[in-house]
Amino acid sequence: MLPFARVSIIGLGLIGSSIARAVRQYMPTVRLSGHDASAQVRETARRIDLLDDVADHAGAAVIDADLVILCVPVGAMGAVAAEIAADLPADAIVSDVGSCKTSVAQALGGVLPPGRVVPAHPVAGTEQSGPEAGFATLFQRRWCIVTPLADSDEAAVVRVEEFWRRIGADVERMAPDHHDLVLAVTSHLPHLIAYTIVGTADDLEQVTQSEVIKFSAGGFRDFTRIAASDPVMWRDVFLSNKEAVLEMLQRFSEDLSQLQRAIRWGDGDALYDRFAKTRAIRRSIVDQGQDDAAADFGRRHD
Ligand SMILES: NC(=O)C1=CN([C@@H]2O[C@H](COP(=O)(O)OP(=O)(O)OC[C@H]3O[C@@H](n4cnc5c(N)ncnc54)[C@H](O)[C@@H]3O)[C@@H](O)[C@H]2O)C=CC1
Ligand SMILES: O=C(O)C(=O)Cc1ccc(O)cc1
Repeated sequence: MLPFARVSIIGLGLIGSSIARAVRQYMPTVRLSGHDASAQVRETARRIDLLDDVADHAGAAVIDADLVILCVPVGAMGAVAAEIAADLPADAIVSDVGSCKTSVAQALGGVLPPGRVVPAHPVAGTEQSGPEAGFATLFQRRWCIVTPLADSDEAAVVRVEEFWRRIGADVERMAPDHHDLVLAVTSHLPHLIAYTIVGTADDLEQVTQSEVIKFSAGGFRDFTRIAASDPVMWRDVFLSNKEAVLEMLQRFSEDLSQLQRAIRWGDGDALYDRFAKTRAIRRSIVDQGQDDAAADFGRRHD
C-alpha cells in the first residue's frame, strides 16, 4: 500500500520538482498538488505539467493533502508553515527537505500540530535551481536523513520513511543536532570553501587578466561548480546552521594553519603524512563502493 495518496509540494524548484517527477514515475496514482511563491515558477510548473494542480496560494495547495512537503529555502520554512497551518487537514503529515534540521524543527514545531511534523533531508542535489532543473532519479540510491521531533508520531515517521524509499532513497534516522554537525563538515563547509576560493581567484583575475579561467584545471573547475549553487539557499543554510558551521570552520582553520606552517618551514614530512592520509581515506571510500566524482556527493554506491 502506498504511504500517501495526495501529496502537496510547497516550493517547486530543484528539489520540489524532482520529488514531483519521482512521485509521477514511481507512484503514478498519487495525486500531486503544489504551490510556489513565484508566479513565474507556477507558470513554468503548469507549462511542463509538473503537478495535477498548481495553486496560486499555499493554503489552497494543502487543503486535501495527506502529506505536505516544504521545499523552500530553510529561512522561509517558518513563514510557509504559518501560511498553511489554517488549511491543513487534521491528519495531514508535514515534512520538509531543508539542508539544516535544528532550525527547521523549531520553525515548524512552533506553528504546526505536534506529532504531525516529520522533517527530512535528502542528501542529493546539484548546483542548479528552479523547476526545470529537477529530475525523477535524483534520489536514487542517495541517503535521505529523517530527523523526527521529540513528539513526532512514530506511525507518521514510518510513512515518511516509506515515501522516500519508494522514490529510491536509502533512509537513516538521526537527531536534528547530530545531523547539523555531520552536514556542517560534509556539505556546508565544502560549499563555504568553494565560495571563498572562487572569490579569491576572481579577485586575482584583476591582476592576472584571463589566466585564472584559461588555466583552470580539474580541481578549480569542481570548485566553480559548487560555487554556482543558489545564493539564497546557501545564505539561509549558513545563517541557520551557524553554531555547527563555526565549530567546523574553527577546526578547519587550525588544520590549515598547520599546513601553512609546514610549507613555511619546509616540513616535507608533515605535508607528505597529511596527503598520504587523505589519499588513503579517499581510496577506502572508493573501495566501499562510494562516490566517485564531486557531482556524486552523497551517493552510497556507484
Ligand atoms: N539544491 C540542493 O542541492 C538541495 C537543496 N535542499 C534543500 O531544499 C530546499 C529547496 O532547495 P532547492 O529546490 O534547491 O531551491 P530552488 O531555489 O530550486 O527552489 C526553491 C523554491 O522555493 C520557492 N519559494 C521561496 N520562498 C517561498 C515561499 N515563502 N513560499 C513558497 N515558495 C517559496 C522559490 O520561488 C523557489 O522556486 C532548501 O531548503 C534546501 O536547503 C536539500 C537537498 C539538496
Ligand atoms: O551539488 C552538490 O555537490 C551538493 O552538495 C548537493 C547538495 C546540496 C545541499 C544539500 O543539502 C545536499 C546536497
